[in-house]
Amino acid sequence: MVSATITAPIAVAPAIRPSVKLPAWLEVAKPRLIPLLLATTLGGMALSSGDAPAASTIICTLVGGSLASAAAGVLNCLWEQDLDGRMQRTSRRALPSGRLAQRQAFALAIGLTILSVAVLVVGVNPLAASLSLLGLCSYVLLYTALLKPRTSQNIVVGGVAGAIPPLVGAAAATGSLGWASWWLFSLVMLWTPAHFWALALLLKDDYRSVGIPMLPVVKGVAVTTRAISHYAWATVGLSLLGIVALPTGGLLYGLMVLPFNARLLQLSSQLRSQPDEPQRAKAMFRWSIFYLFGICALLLLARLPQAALLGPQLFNVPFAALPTLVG
Ligand code: HEM
Ligand SMILES: CC(C)=CCC/C(C)=C/CC/C(C)=C/COP(=O)(O)OP(=O)(O)O
Repeated sequence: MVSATITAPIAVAPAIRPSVKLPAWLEVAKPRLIPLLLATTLGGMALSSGDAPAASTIICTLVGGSLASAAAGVLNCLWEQDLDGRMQRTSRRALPSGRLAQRQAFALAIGLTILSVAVLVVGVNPLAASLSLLGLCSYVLLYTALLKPRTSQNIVVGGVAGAIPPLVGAAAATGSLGWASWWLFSLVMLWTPAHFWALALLLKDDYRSVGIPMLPVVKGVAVTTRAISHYAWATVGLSLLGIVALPTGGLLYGLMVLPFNARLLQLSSQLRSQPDEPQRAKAMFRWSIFYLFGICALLLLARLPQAALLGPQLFNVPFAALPTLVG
């Protein structure tokens, strides 16, 4: 996970988060990513009109999604164990450090994958299971194996992996993918570059040392912070569409998303004005996580009956009435 200190060009960057030692089999599953991936899954559910899914469906979706994300994390660690062993931030991970054998990790990944598909097929529906498998494959094959080592735009396209959980949530709730779920998919896609490139600014020497063409390595910090700012503005702009994507409570969401957006733009502007300041990059990275949690929390809050009391659904764009894209 993010190590206790990240080496920045001029000083050792303060800890993003104190590193807590996890058991090797758990560490390779990258568990710290799962809560936010599940939050976006619930966000996808919240965008579906009608009543909330049955508790059993919600539980199976979250358990199946966690197992799939864990399997994806283990496969990513297996694929990158040599690379991880050569990078300062990841060299102490379970596989490069020998605390976990390849065979054990591979068996764990296969078991988690099979279990995730079984839970989602039996407890939810085949569309949710297929999408979850697609997310796993796009993270491991599209991002990790194909794009990450080849292009500075790796996470712009590879971000599709992390944008799939909202589709899994929508599929679990309605058995189909309405336009609103594709809105949250697109929002996570646009959110990802600002999220990761802020971190990549802190890690650029590490990535340069192993030849990974992350944007700060290939194009420098000024281009990267400008790109982060552009993606932050695009994220803010698209986030406002949630007002009409929500079947109810859009007005409450629209009001409460404003401070989250203001802070995202403030931090991206500060980072752009001080591109070499590690604290600015760290603040942007950390806020990107709180921001996406916030968006998902607001989507769920907007679906509470009380939220509808704030006023009629704005513009009344019947997203739900639009033809579904899948399912
Ligand atoms: C291809 C897209 C993405 C890339 C390249 C990326 C990259 C990273 C990296 C390198 C870290 C530090 C991990 C570590 O050192 O342990 C990180 C942390 C994190 N990422 Fe992303 N990320 C992506 C998408 C996402 C998505 C879609 C989510 C959730 C919806 C997410 C949530 C998080 C969280 C919660 C952390 C903090 C984990 C911790 O505290 O260790 N990321 N990300
Ligand atoms: C539905 C489903 C299962 C979707 C999968 C979503 C998923 C696991 C996204 C992970 C995104 C992420 C944190 C990538 C970092 O990989 P990295 O290799 O750049 O990070 P590292 O350098 O820390 O290993």
